[in-house]
Amino acid sequence: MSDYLEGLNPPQRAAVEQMEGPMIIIAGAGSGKTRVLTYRIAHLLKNGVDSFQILSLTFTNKAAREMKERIGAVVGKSEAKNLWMGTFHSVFARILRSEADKLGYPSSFTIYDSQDTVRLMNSIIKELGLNKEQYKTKAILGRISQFKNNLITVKAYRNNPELIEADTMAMRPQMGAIYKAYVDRCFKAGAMDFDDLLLRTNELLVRFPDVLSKYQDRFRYVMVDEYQDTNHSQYLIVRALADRFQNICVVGDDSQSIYAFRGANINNILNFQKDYPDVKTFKLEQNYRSTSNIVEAANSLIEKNKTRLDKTIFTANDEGGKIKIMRTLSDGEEGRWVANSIFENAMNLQKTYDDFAILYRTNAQSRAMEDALRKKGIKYKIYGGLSFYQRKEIKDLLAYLRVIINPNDEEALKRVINYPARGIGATTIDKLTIAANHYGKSMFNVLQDLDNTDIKIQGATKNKLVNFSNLIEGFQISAQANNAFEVADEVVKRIGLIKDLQGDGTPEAVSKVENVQELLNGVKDFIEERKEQDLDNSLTAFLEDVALATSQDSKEDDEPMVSLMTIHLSKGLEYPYVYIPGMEETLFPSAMSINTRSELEEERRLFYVAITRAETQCYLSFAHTRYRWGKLIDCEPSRFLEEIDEKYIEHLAPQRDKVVANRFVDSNLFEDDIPRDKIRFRKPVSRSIRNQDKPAEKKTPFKQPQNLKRVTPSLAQKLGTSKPAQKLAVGNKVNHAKFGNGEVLQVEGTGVNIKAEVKFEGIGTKKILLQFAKLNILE
Ligand SMILES: Nc1ncnc2c1ncn2[C@@H]1O[C@H](COP(=O)(O)OP(=O)(O)OP(=O)(O)O)[C@@H](O)[C@H]1O
Ligand SMILES: [Mg+2]
Repeated sequence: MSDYLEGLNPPQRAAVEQMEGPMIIIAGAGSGKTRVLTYRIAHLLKNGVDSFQILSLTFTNKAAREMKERIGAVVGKSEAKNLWMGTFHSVFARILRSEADKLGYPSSFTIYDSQDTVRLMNSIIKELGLNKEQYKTKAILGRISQFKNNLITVKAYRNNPELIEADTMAMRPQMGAIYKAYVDRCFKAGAMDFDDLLLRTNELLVRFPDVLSKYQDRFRYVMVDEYQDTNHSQYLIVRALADRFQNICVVGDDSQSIYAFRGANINNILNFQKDYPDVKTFKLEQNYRSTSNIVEAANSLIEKNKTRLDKTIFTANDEGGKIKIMRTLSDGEEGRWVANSIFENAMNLQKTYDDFAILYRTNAQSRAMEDALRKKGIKYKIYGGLSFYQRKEIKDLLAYLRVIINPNDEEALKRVINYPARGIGATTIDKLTIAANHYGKSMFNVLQDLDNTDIKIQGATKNKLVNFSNLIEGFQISAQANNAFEVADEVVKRIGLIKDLQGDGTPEAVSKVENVQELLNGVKDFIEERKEQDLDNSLTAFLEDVALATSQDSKEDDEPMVSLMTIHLSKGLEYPYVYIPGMEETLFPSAMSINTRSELEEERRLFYVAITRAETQCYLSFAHTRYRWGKLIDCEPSRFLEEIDEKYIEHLAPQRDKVVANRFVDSNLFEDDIPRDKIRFRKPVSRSIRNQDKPAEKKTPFKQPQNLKRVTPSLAQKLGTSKPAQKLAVGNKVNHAKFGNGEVLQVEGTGVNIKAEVKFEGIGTKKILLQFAKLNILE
């Protein structure tokens, strides 16, 4: 028996040892699906499979890196390095790079991100003279994405009267023309959007049987994690690639399918058995991640979904704390409660901030959380928000690099042609665009050949354009001789970027300059790392890495930080402490998802995903009022709160004390003055109407407030001081039950927030929140 298999239970092990043929693992959250994939790859390698012959598709690049690391620990780093492992997009971008010429693309094609596609679509709508209200950019792009994910090309669209009619009915009769213009422009710019990476891969495999054959031969073993969220296009690629050897292993959980809105098709998992009649099915039923309270609570929730595969999930882990529900007056107060709770847990339980995650339904909710965390001095990182690479100064610099590699990249060119300002105005750019369309050339080609182009541009402007095209050509020559870092560094210097950003020396300006420096550091790290691994370290490779960085791939920082992200992004991850704020009707479930059962069930699955990220403790919260769309609105608690079996729930804000708050009291008052558990609310929580899904008799009321009294500032202040802090002074020798003896180095804060910094013998310095820690003064 090889010892690397010892960390598996019998069904996991059986799945790992099943090396050949089609297989599927459908199992609940935290049951070790991803772990099985990881061990299975290690097992294949141990049994002589060539590492180049394994293709493994994951949900994030980060997951791929982690898996590689673990596999590397078993079979050796250099073997693990050869695995084809990553997201669908990154793996297929890599394949497309080497086959691009077959599709008429340059191998240095650009990958357009969502900002690029929005800009391009805006200009297409303008150029076609369409009404912006009628043709909303995002909606049009969403529609095109649907087409592409279902492999509906422009030609197929034009031959499909039903689709045309649907768009005409939706007041978008020009959809076909827009789609064609969009595809043509991307192609001319040598650019692919995210959906193209899949669509073009499909095209490649269908149109070029020899290419298909080559990759079928290469990928003898194909594995897919989170299979429940694959779309049609991904499904077809996987099926085509695995067709020769049929060694395909997919894992997933139908209860965690949460990307239907982006074209994910749960039928891919449900129909797997039909596609591969001799499929072996494995079940994993033990959850290793969470306490039994969390597992049971999540089970009781997901049972409310009618469409789901029958699965059992249990855990041998401790019962743990119940799921805690907190109600607050406002979203601001909710943020402060979350921040305080994280702070207290971290202090009391000696946890670091990376043990905590805040998962929300919408990105907009992060603001209140961020404000509160910042005020408490808690470090945090946001996944998927405006990531480093999306900041303007970074995008501008990256746009230069993109133009150097692919001068046809129109969106990048438009970004930099007049940045830093060089007197090339919007009218000139419009003229260039029109000329490019007219001559069927790229804008850069027009620029290079102004003399032979019939556009009216003044002499002075013309000089500026010539200078600009010379500048870019100069960089291109430099890129042939120098490495990516040298080129990037030269660009920053030549265009005077630092000077332009430095401006008035405000903190924002300083941070922009630092960001540019950081990008240069990033390029340097990149080339060195690649050099070490003997991998492609060209500027093209660097740009691809950046374009495909998934939202969870933000740079790891050494300092522990609280993680903030949408629930959608949290799939597959786990954290000891999870906070899910905003448990309110129309927010979660979202207002857009309560009209049909299937939409509501997807929201419920999303909630299931959120709860099952928690290992030790899960907190839910809702506010009675919240700023949304710039307005203060009244909120009702989410129906989902009532769907979790009451057995597994504890309502915070217990009614021990006679202190009562009323929703009109300034919520700021509560921040430090009243311990949160002493506040009760005047407004009884309404729990009627809603929930068609739920049998009436099972309704469990939220506890009704009693003895309501209006709180006044003076009463609040009294309360704030009603819990006297320990009288500690610097230099005191103290004893702590867990850390032993130590000396007080510093005392800070007021009221319930008094903290002491204590140097414990043999342990080191710890910050202790006196409200909770028992410190006995020795002398
Ligand atoms: N046999 C086992 N022994 C010990 N720990 C295990 C075992 N199986 C899984 N785990 C641990 O349980 C946790 C959950 O495993 P994993 O992430 O693989 O589950 P999953 O099924 O992929 O979950 P999700 O559905 O959320 O993606 C991980 O921390 C993993 O290391
Ligand atoms: Mg997983």
